Amino acid sequence: MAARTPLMAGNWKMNLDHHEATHLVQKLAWTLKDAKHDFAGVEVVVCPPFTDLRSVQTLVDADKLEIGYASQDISAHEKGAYTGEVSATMLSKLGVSYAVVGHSERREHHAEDDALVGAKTKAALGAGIVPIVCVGEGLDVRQAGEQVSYTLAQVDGALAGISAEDAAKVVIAYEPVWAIGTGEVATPEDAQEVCAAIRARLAELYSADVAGAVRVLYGGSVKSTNVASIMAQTDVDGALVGGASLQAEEFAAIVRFQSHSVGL
Ligand SMILES: O=C(CO)COP(=O)(O)O
Repeated sequence: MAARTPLMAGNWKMNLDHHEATHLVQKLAWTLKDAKHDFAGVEVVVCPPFTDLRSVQTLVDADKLEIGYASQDISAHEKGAYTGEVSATMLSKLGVSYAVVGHSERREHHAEDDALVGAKTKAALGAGIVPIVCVGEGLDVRQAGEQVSYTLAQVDGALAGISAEDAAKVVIAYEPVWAIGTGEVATPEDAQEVCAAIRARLAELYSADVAGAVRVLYGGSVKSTNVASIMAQTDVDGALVGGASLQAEEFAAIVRFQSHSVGL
């Protein structure tokens, strides 16, 4: 089975206007260009706010940058009277290749449940956009030792009714809520435990081939100083990075994780 391509995605959240976005993408491209051999085979994606996507697209197209871009959300609806929503077709027309779906901040502040996350996952796949489905437990669940069953229930919800062919395209990001923006990173063993359980669930729900194809990312306080030890885990195929993705040099250092020695 072909090795999974590592994916490093920077989730900017609600930061950076389109001028700042342009600046960051240019700086990131410039920084990465200098060190291309250091991240050969790593896929780099940024997830700007909706208002920045067109500017990022223009830059990427004009300079043929090897940086993909994702939306941070996607509508579950195709089109019509859904004020404020942005459809999968609109995003696909903009060259968006990934969409973050079911981020814990949307689950918490916008009451997104598993059914809605599943509908958004389907909408993305229907338009040829790869959903990055976010799952992960809060502190109370972790303290109760129920992180695996809790997270797997979210995986089941997001993938309900999705064919094996489509499931093989999905990216799943394990983001324990207690590690997001707190500086408290999961240990590599914690990340591996849940990422391995997610892969095992994919094998149960679908097949070993689907489980082997899906990339499972870790997210939560990833930095250049901790990325190598997390990436060294068998079932971690990349990172979904928040705060550290807002600094071009720091994000570029994360992308070049293979050049850091493990255990920093
Ligand atoms: O939520 C995250 C990425 O989606 C993680 O955020 P931080 O890297 O800032 O902890």
